[in-house]
This record gives sequence, structure tokens and C-alpha cells, in this order.
Amino acid sequence: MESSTLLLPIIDLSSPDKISTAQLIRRACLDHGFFYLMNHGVSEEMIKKVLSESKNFFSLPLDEKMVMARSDLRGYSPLFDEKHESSLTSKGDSKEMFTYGSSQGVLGQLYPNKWPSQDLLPLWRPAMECYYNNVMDVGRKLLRLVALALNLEEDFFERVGALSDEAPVVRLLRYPGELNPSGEVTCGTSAHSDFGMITLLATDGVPGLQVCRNKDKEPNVWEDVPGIEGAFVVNIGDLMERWTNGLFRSTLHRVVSVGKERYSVAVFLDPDPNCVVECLESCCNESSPPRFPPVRAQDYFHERFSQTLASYSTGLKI
Ligand SMILES: O=C(O)CCC(=O)C(=O)O
Ligand SMILES: [Fe+2]
Repeated sequence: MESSTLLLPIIDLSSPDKISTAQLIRRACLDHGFFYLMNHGVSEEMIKKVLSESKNFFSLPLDEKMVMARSDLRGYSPLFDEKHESSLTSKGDSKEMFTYGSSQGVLGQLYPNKWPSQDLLPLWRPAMECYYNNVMDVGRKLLRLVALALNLEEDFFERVGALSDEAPVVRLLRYPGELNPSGEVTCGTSAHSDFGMITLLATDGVPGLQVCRNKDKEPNVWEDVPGIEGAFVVNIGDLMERWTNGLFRSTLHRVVSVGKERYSVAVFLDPDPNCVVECLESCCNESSPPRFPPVRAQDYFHERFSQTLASYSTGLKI
């Protein structure tokens, strides 16, 4: 079935008018849970560099990539390592991934990054570390606006330990892009909502990302979200939905194959593992009581990853 294109709102991070930007973000998060973010400060050149280094990595022979295979979250995930929809009969999502995070602090020690050797990919690590730091700057700015959008103090997410310098992770993705000969939709990433607070996505421009605005409507209606060069596609995750008592929507999305190889980079702005996520006072009242009990971020992630990743049990360290 042909899908239609969803025109998402565009947020300009360089606008000096913080209050109107926060209002636009609020509207976007209430309506879609998805928006484009432009003028965010990460150069197109930087994004292209990360995508091309990612391509270099995924072009390595499988046995060299398997040396970096993940045991927890960080490292290489071969095809079909993740499966979001347990109901799907297929063996798993048709994508390869590589996940890395900060090398600093407790998390950097507990979950060391698995960097490819310098002989193989000399420019890889500096490009990836630079990207991490650049996107963190965007995340810090964006979360201050999200706090304003929720009528909170600008530094709310910093104060509650949600905004951590070390907890966010970067996931490089490669979709091989084969089509299912039977004409069925082939999922590179099956339908899911993101687990954390906010995700910032960059792609190489190959289509495939789709969102479903109403997950309760059967059958699900999927709309295409095309990439805009230089802009991030930003979406709300489940922990933000819990914080806001469902006011901000963590929208179902997926990546379908269009018969072309596709590369993307997702940055998950996850809260500190010890941060307790509980309904914001401004988002509940007597007629709308909290819908979700408080949860420690790390407990929540472990629960979700153990449902979606093959052999995740080794990830329990804190
Ligand atoms: O590759 C994409 O465009 C989206 C990936 C995604 O939704 C995810 O990894 O959570
Ligand atoms: Fe996602």
C-alpha cells in the first residue's frame, strides 16, 4: 500500500526567541512526538564524516566486526540481533548496528567502548568522539527548551540528574536494503518507540523511516518521514512520555526497506542510570492521576533491552 508523507514541524534551534521556540516544541510533542531540528550547530560536514566512517566500518569483513561484538550494549550487533516486535515471525530486524558512548566516568569504565583498531580505521575514533560531544551540546540546549515547554525551570533536567554527560549512546546503523520477493514489507527496524528521553537522528537521505501516529488504530497507518539535509529528526522516548504522564508522545516508528542500502546515526539522550523518572507535578492532577509508577532509568532500560536484544543478560552491571 502506498504511504503518504507526514509533514513534521521544523524547529530552529538558533532562534533567539526561546519562549516561542519552546511553545513550538510543546505543540510538536503533543501532536506528533516527532519534529525536525535545524540550525542545531552540528555541521553537515561532521554528519557526512560520521556516516562515511560508519560505512567504512560496516564494509569490514564480518569476522573483523565480530571481534567488536557487543556483550552489553556497546559494540557491534550483527544482522537480526534486535527484534522489536515479538509477534513478528521473522528472525529479527534486518540491520547491523554499532553502539558507543562516552569513555568518561563510571559508565565509561563499566562499559568500555569497543573501538576498531587504528590500523584499520585511523580516523574513526576522533570522528565518533567529536560527534558525541557535538550532539551532546545540542542535547543540552534542546532539553532546556523542552523544560520550558513543560513550564518547568530551564535547568530542570540537569537538576534531577536526567541530563548526564555520560549516559547518552550513539548507534550507527546499516540497512542492507533487500526487498522481500513476496511483496511483504521488509523491516530494517520493526515497529517500536524509543526507550529514553529524546532521540536525535541523522540519515544519509535514503528513505525508509515511517511513523504511526495512532498505535491503537487497526490496521496501523504508516506515514513516511523523509530526511531533510542537515536537519536532525528528533523524537520523544518512553521515559519522557512517563515523565509527562503521556502528554508528550513517544510515537511508534519503524524503518522499511525501499530496496536500497541505508545508513543512519541515532543518538539516544538517555538519563543517568540512577535517575528516577516519575510523573511531573505539572502533568497530573486529581482528574488525571499518574499513569506510570516511578522507575529508575537503568531498571527500565534493562527490562526493555532484555525483551528486544538477543542475549542481553550480561548487561546487568549496576
Ligand atoms: O534508522 C533509523 O532511521 C531509525 C532507527 C531507530 O528508530 C532506532 O534505532 O531506534
Ligand atoms: Fe527508534
